[in-house]
Amino acid sequence: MAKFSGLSKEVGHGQRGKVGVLLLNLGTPDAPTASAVRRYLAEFLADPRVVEIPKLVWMMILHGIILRVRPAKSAALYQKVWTAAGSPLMDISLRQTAKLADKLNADNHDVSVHLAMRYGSPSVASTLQTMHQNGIDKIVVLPLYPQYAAPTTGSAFDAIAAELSKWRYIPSLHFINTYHDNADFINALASSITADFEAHGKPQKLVLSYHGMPERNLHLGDPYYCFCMKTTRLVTEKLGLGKDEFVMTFQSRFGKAKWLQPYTDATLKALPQQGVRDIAIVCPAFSADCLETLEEIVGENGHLFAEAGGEKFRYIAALNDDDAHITMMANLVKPHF
Ligand SMILES: C=CC1=C(C)c2cc3[nH]c(cc4nc(cc5[nH]c(cc1n2)c(C)c5CCC(=O)O)C(CCC(=O)O)=C4C)c(C)c3C=C
Ligand SMILES: [Fe+2]
Ligand SMILES: [Fe+2]
Repeated sequence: MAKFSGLSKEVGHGQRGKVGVLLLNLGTPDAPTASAVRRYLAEFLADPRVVEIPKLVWMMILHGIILRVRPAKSAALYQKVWTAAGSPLMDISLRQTAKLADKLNADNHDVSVHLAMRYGSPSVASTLQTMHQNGIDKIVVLPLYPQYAAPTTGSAFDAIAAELSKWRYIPSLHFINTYHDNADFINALASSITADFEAHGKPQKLVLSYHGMPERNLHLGDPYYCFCMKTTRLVTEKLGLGKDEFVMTFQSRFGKAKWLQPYTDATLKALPQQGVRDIAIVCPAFSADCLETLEEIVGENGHLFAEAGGEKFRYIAALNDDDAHITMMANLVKPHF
């Protein structure tokens, strides 16, 4: 494609180009079917940032076992959360994109906001190409992962770099790598928890469940665990919770290796035996509700807690397209225009 032929016309040498915000999230299958989930998982799980074991061994396991078994199982779970608007992650991400554009334009910023998904569509490459075709010469990238992790944020950067490595003219670029301790983020999270407590009463314990990661990644220097700890500390301090009023856990374990602990499912099974039968659970690593929150937490873990003797279980929704979340995004990107 004639990607660079119109550069001087679109951007103008010596002339200031347009600003574009690029929101990035993980991505989701196109449909809740085994074949669509297989396509999605094949791309996701082949990413060396996600599974860090020798490539040849992993490709044999991935194609020989996992992609034969998991797609049908995962598709059945996706069917439980799929709505008329499609996958919740996609639906919410599109609403976040539109609302952020409205917010920035209402604040008199002449910027466009674009959405890319790391796996599936809209791809990072196609979105960057569209931004280029629209004359955007300055890009502010906001990966919607509050806590930096190499498998998520690092991989988002790789995808951007892979596309830009094919371009002759590299636009001005700002990459926001983490916002786990950003004041707007902490306040938005604390407000959503307070609203739940006010509506339904303060639970015996607040469970803060983060997406897991192999423990090995922590020892190799990934800051994700420490960033989750900091989010937890800041939010619980803001809420004035004592040490025995909350617990931080990790969910969504994949494979047989040891992942970050304590595990969410084991914790929820154990809590009723410790006399804790009334909990609220929040997932601060997810900027949008998705399979991992709506099915794994509300469905599977809610069930485990009830089976173990739990009586009250409330899930506090992700920040999604809440005004406070959109304001947080605007405040994160604006200083880089
Ligand atoms: C295989 C290793 C995985 C690592 C490491 C990992 C890290 C990680 N993931 C998120 C956010 C999301 N993950 C989601 C789904 C999902 N995650 C994995 C595996 C790893 N994640 C798999 C195999 C899946 C697919 C679902 C399944 O088949 O079980 C999602 C939801 C996607 C959706 O369509 O709704 C999100 C979001 C974070 C923040 C993270 C950080 C370390
Ligand atoms: Fe994941
Ligand atoms: Fe899961």
